[in-house]
Amino acid sequence: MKMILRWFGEGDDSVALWQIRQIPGVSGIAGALQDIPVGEVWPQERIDALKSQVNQAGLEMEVIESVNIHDDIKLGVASRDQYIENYRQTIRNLGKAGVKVICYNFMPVFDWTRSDLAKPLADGSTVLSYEERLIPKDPLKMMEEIERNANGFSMPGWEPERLKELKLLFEKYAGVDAEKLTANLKYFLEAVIPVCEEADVKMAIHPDDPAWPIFGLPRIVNSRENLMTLVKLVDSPYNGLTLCTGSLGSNPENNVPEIIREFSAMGRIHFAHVRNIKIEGYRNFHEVSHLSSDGSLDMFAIMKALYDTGFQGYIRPDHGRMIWGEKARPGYGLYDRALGVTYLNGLWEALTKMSPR
Ligand SMILES: O=C(O)[C@@H](O)[C@@H](O)[C@H](O)[C@H](O)CO
Ligand SMILES: [Fe+2]
Repeated sequence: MKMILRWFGEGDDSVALWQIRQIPGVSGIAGALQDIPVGEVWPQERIDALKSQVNQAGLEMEVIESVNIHDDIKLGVASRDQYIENYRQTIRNLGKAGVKVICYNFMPVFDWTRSDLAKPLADGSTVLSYEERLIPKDPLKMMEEIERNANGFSMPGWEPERLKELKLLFEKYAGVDAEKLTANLKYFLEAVIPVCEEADVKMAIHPDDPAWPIFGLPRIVNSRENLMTLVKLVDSPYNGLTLCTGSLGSNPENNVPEIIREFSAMGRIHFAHVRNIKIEGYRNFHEVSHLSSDGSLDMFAIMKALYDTGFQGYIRPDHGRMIWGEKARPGYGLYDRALGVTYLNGLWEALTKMSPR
């Protein structure tokens, strides 16, 4: 297991590399070039410059989160071929820089969705929350609220240039159901996985967050069943998962430790996002500290499922609370994620010493 932290890049993150370096047991970051428009090739020199900056801080950059997928690929329209070609080139370029895993998602239009980016908890911290009844009926309105509450940071997956055309995008998705979306994912994977095998870069799809369809858009990565369909679309170890406990766990019907055991034993989990959430009711949850007793997920059972199945991939804590007066991108402050790292590393050490391999 390698413990890492997500880092958005100089000027786009309130957290600095030297600070990440001081969290015990963190070997690297999940990096990104946030400014490159979705669909374009990531230039080799930009990737190399980022890598050397990270390496100079004493950290590794073996994971990228995310190389986002252009909606034309998800829609399955003719222009997808050029975007797929670009993606293949980005994979090659990342491979040359020693990147081992690319995290991505296949959610139409939106990445994650929340009704509140700063819900106050009893301890005075704030967290991201999702309450279905508070989600505006109009997606544009939700987008504006997310932008307004993001403390001036761009939120990952909510690229303004793409979301400008929201209405048009929704119209285009009218004819795309779950079946079509799955076929479009297969088409994409069939084109990129051979390149991944050559470049030794693993694809790791992130589940839908939350784990159900929103705004009538299809979603296909949110249960044990459709994860199984997905890994079989192209049966290669390079076609794998980012196992996000908070995303899958938002639906209490998903038994997260069991899902981990199954897919980790198959060698298909390359990256794990480990965080806790508190489920308050039907389609109503908020984020919490990583501690098991603060939320609805059993973090010991989750780490044990990874440990018992010989997990060799990367782990990062996921969103943290905003604590100690920190001002940062919602979910991505330093303090609570650092606490999360330390807690997860503590569980891992206990597992290692209880049953050495
Ligand atoms: O919720 C988050 O902040 C992340 O887990 C996602 O944005 C994740 O990076 C993407 O879905 C992966 O493409
Ligand atoms: Fe995640």
